Amino acid sequence: MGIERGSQLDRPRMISISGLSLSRGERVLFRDLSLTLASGEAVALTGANGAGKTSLLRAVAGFIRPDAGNISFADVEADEARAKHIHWLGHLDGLKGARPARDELAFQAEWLGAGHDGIAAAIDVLALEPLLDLEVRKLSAGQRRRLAFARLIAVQRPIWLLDEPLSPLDARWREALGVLMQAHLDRGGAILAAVHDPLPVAARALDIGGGR
Ligand SMILES: Nc1ncnc2c1ncn2[C@@H]1O[C@H](COP(=O)(O)OP(=O)(O)OP(=O)(O)O)[C@@H](O)[C@H]1O
Repeated sequence: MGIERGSQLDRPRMISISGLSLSRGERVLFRDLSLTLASGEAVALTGANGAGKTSLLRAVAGFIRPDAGNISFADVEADEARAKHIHWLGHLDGLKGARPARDELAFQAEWLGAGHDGIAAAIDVLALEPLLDLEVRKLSAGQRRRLAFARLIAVQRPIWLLDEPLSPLDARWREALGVLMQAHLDRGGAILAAVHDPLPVAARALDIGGGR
């Protein structure tokens, strides 16, 4: 398995977070968090349930506003980075259950700007062909995660924000996604992932304290 698409990813390839404080409701999740994510690098956010890993990813994606601190992206304003340079893959994958997988993949990937070749590459490397005529709601959790992941392959974006990306996958597909993640890093991409299990690529760990 591999992707031989060869094109260079666009900048920016780095996130800089400084002095970040984040609350949810009445609760302060963390204060004064700093992190730099460089091109070619993966960072694994670890910590207990409720520590704030997903919340940090959501703040980087621009879905929630921090109490204090700064999140910046190399060479480009945050709004543009979030619109054009980030792939977000969360617990809620945004896939519509009633649509055939083929239509849903085409809809999502084309909305992100994928062409036919990108979609075909994603179908190939994620072995989606046998699943494409099934409605999304009929896919198993692992099959559905592969379908959700397909847009990251169909459209190249430099920053991947992943929330427990491997949790429903079996050993074979964890390994396969490790290959795809490594290819992304080798092209100069970056990965920031919330995890309970180790990522299948070399990654720097950042423990988010707290949790309950
Ligand atoms: N919309 C919300 N309103 C209020 N509190 C929230 C909201 N979303 C999350 N929280 C709270 O923020 C805290 C951190 O949640 P978050 O999902 O970031 O944790 P996590 O580290 O990703 O946990 P897990 O390992 O269980 O996925 C939790 O206590 C959670 O209840």
